[in-house]
Amino acid sequence: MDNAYKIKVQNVTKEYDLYKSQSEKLRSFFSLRNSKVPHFWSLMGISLEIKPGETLGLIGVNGSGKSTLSNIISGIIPQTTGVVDVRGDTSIIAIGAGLRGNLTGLENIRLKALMQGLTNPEIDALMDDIVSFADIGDFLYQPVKSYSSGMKSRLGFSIAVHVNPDILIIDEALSVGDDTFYQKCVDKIAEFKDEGKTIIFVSHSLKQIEILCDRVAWIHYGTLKEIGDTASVVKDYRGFTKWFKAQTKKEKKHFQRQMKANQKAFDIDAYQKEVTDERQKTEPDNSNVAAEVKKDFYGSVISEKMSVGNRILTTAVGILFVLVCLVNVSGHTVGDVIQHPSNLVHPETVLHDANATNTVK
Ligand SMILES: Nc1ncnc2c1ncn2[C@@H]1O[C@H](COP(=O)(O)OP(=O)(O)OP(=O)(O)O)[C@@H](O)[C@H]1O
Repeated sequence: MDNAYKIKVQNVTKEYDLYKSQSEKLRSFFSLRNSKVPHFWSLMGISLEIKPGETLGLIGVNGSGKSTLSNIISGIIPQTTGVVDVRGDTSIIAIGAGLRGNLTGLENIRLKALMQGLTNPEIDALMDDIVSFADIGDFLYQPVKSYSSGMKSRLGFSIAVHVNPDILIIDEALSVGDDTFYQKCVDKIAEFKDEGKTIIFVSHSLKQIEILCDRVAWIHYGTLKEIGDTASVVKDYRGFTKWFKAQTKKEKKHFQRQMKANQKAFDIDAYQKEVTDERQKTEPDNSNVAAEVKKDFYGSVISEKMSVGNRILTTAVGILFVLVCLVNVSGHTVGDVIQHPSNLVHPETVLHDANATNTVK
């Protein structure tokens, strides 16, 4: 891997806990034992680089991990392990991504542009262009929750291309627009390419991929199956889909179940060992390989999960907070409550005090 990349993704994984309900999630938080909640690995170790000015297509069957990867690159969700190095500002266009349903189209434009670092005068100067590109008429003044998916896509696309990002991530946003809007978007993407911007283009339309992409990555049930020039990867992917379609219904089900089972059984420690062993082969004199790989895996990751120690501390602080509130409400002093804890749960004492105060008044 050379150094002149715009985006580097190395050994990236993404794990989800498959809780059946919110209460199960809560129970698992307070449990000190390892929970038995099944895990699902949406990404099982993806490494790739995207060069400046390149348009990379992401293809793969439903649920293969394309959106997970593009959301990690755009910083919407964190990876579980691995390095994600993005050199520039990203702007993601997915159907409705980042749009607030309760705000109007106009308010969403301002909010998203402010979040992208634009000032109010800069937004004012851009507003007419954004509005005219989106072309959604009076819906501009309606809450976004009343929009069709095509309208959301129009608004999202228009904002994203006008805030002038270095890196544009387009996730299926062209699939819901009509032909006129589609052509406008394609022209805009071509303009971006001419300006040397980097683009990630996620689509099920192989035709769109062939028109727009310099290279393509095929994501296959959480793994990077192939990456390379558009023609050859698209050809191989078409071969796979043709093979899949030729299977019987039962065979298709079996294949999909097998793939999902692999994603549930994925062992992150075994993967880390595999990466360490591979690297040790190329750097036999480096005695630090294991530590370096560990740092690459977990060094730049903010864990979504709390350690047992942190959970105990959080719970203790929570209990203390509730106790302090109760003491406050009960009207007793801390000393009283320590000597007679039952005072906390005897509201009549409080009532009595309150009545006494009333009488004095
Ligand atoms: N929050 C979540 N909790 C549990 N599993 C999730 C979550 N988000 C995604 N997944 C799972 O991760 C896998 C990858 O999903 P992702 O949306 O990245 O796929 P995709 O390739 O973009 O699919 P599509 O082509 O249908 O848009 C799927 O099996 C999905 O069910």
